[in-house]
Amino acid sequence: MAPSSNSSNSLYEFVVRDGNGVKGLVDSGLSEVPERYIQPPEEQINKLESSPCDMQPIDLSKLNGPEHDKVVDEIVGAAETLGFFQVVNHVVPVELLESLKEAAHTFFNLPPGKKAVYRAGVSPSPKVKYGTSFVPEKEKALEWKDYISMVYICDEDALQYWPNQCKEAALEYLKLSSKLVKQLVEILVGKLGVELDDSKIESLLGMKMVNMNYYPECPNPELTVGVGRHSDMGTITVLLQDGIGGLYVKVEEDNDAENGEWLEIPPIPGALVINIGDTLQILSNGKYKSAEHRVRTTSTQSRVSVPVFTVPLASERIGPLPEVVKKDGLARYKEVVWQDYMNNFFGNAHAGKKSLDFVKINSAKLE
Ligand SMILES: O=C(O)CCC(=O)C(=O)O
Ligand SMILES: [Fe+2]
Repeated sequence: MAPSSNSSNSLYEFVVRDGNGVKGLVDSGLSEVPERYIQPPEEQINKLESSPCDMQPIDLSKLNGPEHDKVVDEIVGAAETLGFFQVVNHVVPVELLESLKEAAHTFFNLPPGKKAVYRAGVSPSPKVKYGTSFVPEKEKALEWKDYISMVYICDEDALQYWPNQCKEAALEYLKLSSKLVKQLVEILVGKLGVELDDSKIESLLGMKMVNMNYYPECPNPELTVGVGRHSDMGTITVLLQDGIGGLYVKVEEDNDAENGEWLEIPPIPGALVINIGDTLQILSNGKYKSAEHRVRTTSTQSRVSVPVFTVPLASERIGPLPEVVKKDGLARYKEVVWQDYMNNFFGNAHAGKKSLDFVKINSAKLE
């Protein structure tokens, strides 16, 4: 039953606690967004104030030919500037991308009770979690998004606990994306002039998680956000978006991180979106940019996206690589045990690139 009164408490209980999600709210019939979803004006997304990102997708098949160095430069250049780029001719078959989008719709179209069994605390596995918004208990305004997240332990675990509607596609995608991430990280770390042995790389890429995000159609997209401004905490995120659009990235300005322009990452059939996360910004001592991004909703159609997050092992100590600090003459971030960084990340609502403040040194001087 949808909340009968308009009280914020009953809405919260219906959407968050009982696991109906935003989808349940929309399905109960809704002509305008409830108060609890209205963002403060500075967080609302005005479509007219951004332009499409015109960066051409990077053709990864060319890494194996005479244009190898040029492609490496394109990857490094994008990581140093926007922190976002798209890739085509990658390892993930286009048919698998189509199956993933379908699987996401199939899962979120299940009756609420079938999804709610995966809520935190009742889910058959602590590695599988269905939820809504980001950290609802910390947010003044909730995000217009439901999600299921699946942390990879091993194939048997995935096939036993991940939802039937999406487990095969999600597992295959996670494995292929992991190859892509490793290849990109090796290129980016290599260009820092650092050689990391295989076990160090494996620890930096030690935890992998695939999410399916579902943004139901929204009666007032101009008042809400699908996902608020944030950066991802990991090394590199591989993201599949569908054809709806609405993913925006902020262009960092050297002296004014607060006021950069927003670019929309246009959907390109068959492409994957790649974005640099906080881990790589820290490791590179700020050379690679963890991209601030956010998602707008639309009034006409639901949107799905499927990110694969790759983050260091919880026990790993993460800080700027010593060779880079030596070259730069100073460390811009302090070293942190990755579990502490994650606790801070998931303990706060999305707030742009604030997550990096946790490790920043001399924050006044840096963006
Ligand atoms: O839906 C999208 O396009 C992006 C989602 C996102 O930024 C995230 O899940 O971290
Ligand atoms: Fe993100």
